[in-house]
Amino acid sequence: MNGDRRGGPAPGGHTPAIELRGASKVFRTPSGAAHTAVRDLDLTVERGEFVAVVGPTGCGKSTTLTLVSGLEEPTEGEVLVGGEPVRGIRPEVGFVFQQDAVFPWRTVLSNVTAGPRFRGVPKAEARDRARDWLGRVGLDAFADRYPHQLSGGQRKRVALAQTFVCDPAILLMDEPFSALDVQTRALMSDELLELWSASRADGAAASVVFVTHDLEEAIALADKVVVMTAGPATVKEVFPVRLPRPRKVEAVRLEPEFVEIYREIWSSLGEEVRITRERGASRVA
Ligand SMILES: Nc1ncnc2c1ncn2[C@@H]1O[C@H](COP(=O)(O)OP(=O)(O)OP(=O)(O)O)[C@@H](O)[C@H]1O
Repeated sequence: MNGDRRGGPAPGGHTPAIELRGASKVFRTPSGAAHTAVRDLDLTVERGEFVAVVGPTGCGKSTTLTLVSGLEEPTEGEVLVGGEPVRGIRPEVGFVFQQDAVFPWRTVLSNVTAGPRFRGVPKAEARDRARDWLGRVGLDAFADRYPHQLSGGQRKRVALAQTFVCDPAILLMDEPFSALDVQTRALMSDELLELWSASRADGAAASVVFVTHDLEEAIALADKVVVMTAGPATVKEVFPVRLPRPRKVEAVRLEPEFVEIYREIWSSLGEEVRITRERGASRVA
């Protein structure tokens, strides 16, 4: 645990994009009891790194993201973004969730323009940037449509354009593709990797934390896969994924190295899934 260090660079001198040091989060339940969702969690995300987080259902993955986002404060420990303690929501952090955060009464273009406008970008420039990102996600022809006139995959592309147009240094993704069918999901994963690899205005890649239940998706996308324990969440093991980039998710799944790493991570994750299931069964019994 690193609870005695306060802010500042990590050992080795450089400043990671995100750091959680001994972070814990205790919620008060409606009955007044204390519920520990995250316990003594240490996690580092380097600049431009793509980190996938997997763990059994309800273990505390989303809570970990809310700590990084500034939506919640840790009960103990530290959460640092760019070496600074997180205090509230920051403009350089972007989110993509399972539910799309689109305004149903606005056109696609207007939805993508909204973020830069809220951040004070002049109207014409905001529209230019929005059009550029709509082009990059393949939706030029859909700029004047309303969200209900789009498919699930197209709405997800709008969500990606909405997020990337704000030039996020940090991207937090909570099961963003889980509501999509399998084929669309694979396509979106490929598109995400392409967009992410040069997502910043200066051509760099954003630092990503991607929460998923799907271990194959995690391995196909990430530079490292973090396995969480059964709740309360803490980091059980971190597995580097050294598959070469650029990757195409459907092709990379067939690589012998992929199968090997899948087996290795599943032997760690599967045990936590089993513990969670057994707890659930004993509660029902
Ligand atoms: N605001 C809150 N108040 C009380 N308990 C909460 C709150 N938010 C989350 N929890 C509890 O904390 C635990 C962790 O929840 P969290 O949503 O982080 O898990 P998760 O791993 O993302 O779950 P899933 O995989 O099912 O999406 C759960 O038991 C949940 O009920």
